Amino acid sequence: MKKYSVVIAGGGSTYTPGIVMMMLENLDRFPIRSLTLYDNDAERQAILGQALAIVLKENAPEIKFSYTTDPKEAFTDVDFCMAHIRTGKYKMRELDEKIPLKHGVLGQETCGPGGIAYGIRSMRDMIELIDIMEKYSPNCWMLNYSNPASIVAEACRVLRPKSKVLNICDMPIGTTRRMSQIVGLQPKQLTVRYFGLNHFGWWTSVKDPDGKELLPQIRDYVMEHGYLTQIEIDTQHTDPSWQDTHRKAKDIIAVDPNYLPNTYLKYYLFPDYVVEHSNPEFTRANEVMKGREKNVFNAAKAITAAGTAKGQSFHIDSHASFIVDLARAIAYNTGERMLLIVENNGAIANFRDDAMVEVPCLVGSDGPEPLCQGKIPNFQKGLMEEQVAVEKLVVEAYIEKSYLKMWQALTLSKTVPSASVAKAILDDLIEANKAYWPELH
Ligand SMILES: NC(=O)c1ccc[n+]([C@@H]2O[C@H](COP(=O)([O-])OP(=O)(O)OC[C@H]3O[C@@H](n4cnc5c(N)ncnc54)[C@H](O)[C@@H]3O)[C@@H](O)[C@H]2O)c1
Ligand SMILES: O=P(O)(O)OC[C@H]1O[C@H](O[C@H]2[C@H](O)[C@@H](O)[C@@H](O)O[C@@H]2CO)[C@H](O)[C@@H](O)[C@@H]1O
Ligand SMILES: [Mn+2]
Repeated sequence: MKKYSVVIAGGGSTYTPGIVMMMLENLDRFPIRSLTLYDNDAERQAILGQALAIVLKENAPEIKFSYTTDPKEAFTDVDFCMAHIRTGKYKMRELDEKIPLKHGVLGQETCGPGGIAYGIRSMRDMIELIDIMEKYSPNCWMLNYSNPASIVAEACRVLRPKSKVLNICDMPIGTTRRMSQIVGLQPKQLTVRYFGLNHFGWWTSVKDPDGKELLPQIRDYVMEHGYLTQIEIDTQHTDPSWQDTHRKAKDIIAVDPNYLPNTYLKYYLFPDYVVEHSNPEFTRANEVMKGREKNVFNAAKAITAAGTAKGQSFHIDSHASFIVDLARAIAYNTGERMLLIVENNGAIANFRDDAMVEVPCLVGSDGPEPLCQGKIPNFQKGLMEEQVAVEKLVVEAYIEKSYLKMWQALTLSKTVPSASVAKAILDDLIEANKAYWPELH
């Protein structure tokens, strides 16, 4: 069996240890010969790199492991790049969340003004990363889950249409897992139909292995409990803000009980509720810095100090096994059915062809083959048309360095009440993002 060479871009990410542990668990399904971490923050990455070097030495000494900030070293002779970078790190996420709140508008990592601000930052670095990858390993595939995935995907479509980049989000995977618990099955036993944009979609069918439609049963549950389930799936989702998000799905589904909604619709359908329930002094970025980031980096420091990972290893992010599934689909032409963010081209029959949509695809060694989801109703279509225009305006604004298009994007966002509020937020975002955004004129 061929062994693969993998680089993780954003090596200092809080997700890196969980993903490395998950890959070690799956070496029989996806054998690895070389694993490299790549980041542009040497100090942050080294903390995880030193600990993971110990983990690798103790568990898979045959894998060549290293970490670096040198693009050539990281990307030479690589088959897969798993990308999860965060341009500006949590410091900028905090501003993305707090600046809109100052203006009475919700502050969120990927939705509304925060997502737009993050989009402009991510786009620049993601395109640079793709170019580096293609320079040193032209046959490499990038499996990207850096956010905001919808804007990054649109930027790839426009700026690097031929590049081997697959954009994927784990939210539908996490929610399908909750659905599987609701009906007492394993996630992989469910076959779903789904349409939408990233962080903006709906399940139209969830079937068991015999083809029985489970949507009505899941709907009844969600209308009462949201997606809150009894079994704790992952540590960060025990945080109060995530619990609230899963609970709030019961109000989202009430607006259209025909389909099962993505939890992110909360930000578009109930922005007033989100603002009322936000603390402008302590947002999700603060919760993550105090929680996941602290825990992961403390665990790394403890392993390095002890010189062994025995008895105190990192948690395996078993949920992240979709990354191995995706790499395997490409490597072994498995034809696995997975939700990916792809150019529409008729997959949603009555939606614009050039939109980057999230739909089920069959994935093989040539990449994704989107499955047709048919026509969608007016309510969803109207919401999606507005949001996709926002995402396209952001990419155009970045390319053209256009203040006007950024203002239009913010004005069009369903989360922003008026053009004057949009302008006030934009002016604050420009000031905060000076080091990352192109100068707009
Ligand atoms: N698609 C999904 O469903 C999904 C799920 C979880 C997380 N994410 C995304 O994964 C990313 C990482 O999240 P996190 O919370 O662990 O953030 P994090 O800040 O802990 O990690 C991001 C890392 O990227 C590094 N980085 C920034 N710019 C870089 C560049 N140009 N080149 C190389 N490295 C760079 C940072 O230094 C940092 O170490 C974010 O984009 C997040 O939104 C996506
Ligand atoms: O607020 P954060 O940083 O905890 O999470 C933001 C991300 O949330 C989603 O990913 C979830 C995923 O749905 C869940 O199953 C589990 O793996 O945790 C992830 C992170 O909490 C979302 O899909 C991402 O795009 C967000 O970045
Ligand atoms: Mn996501």
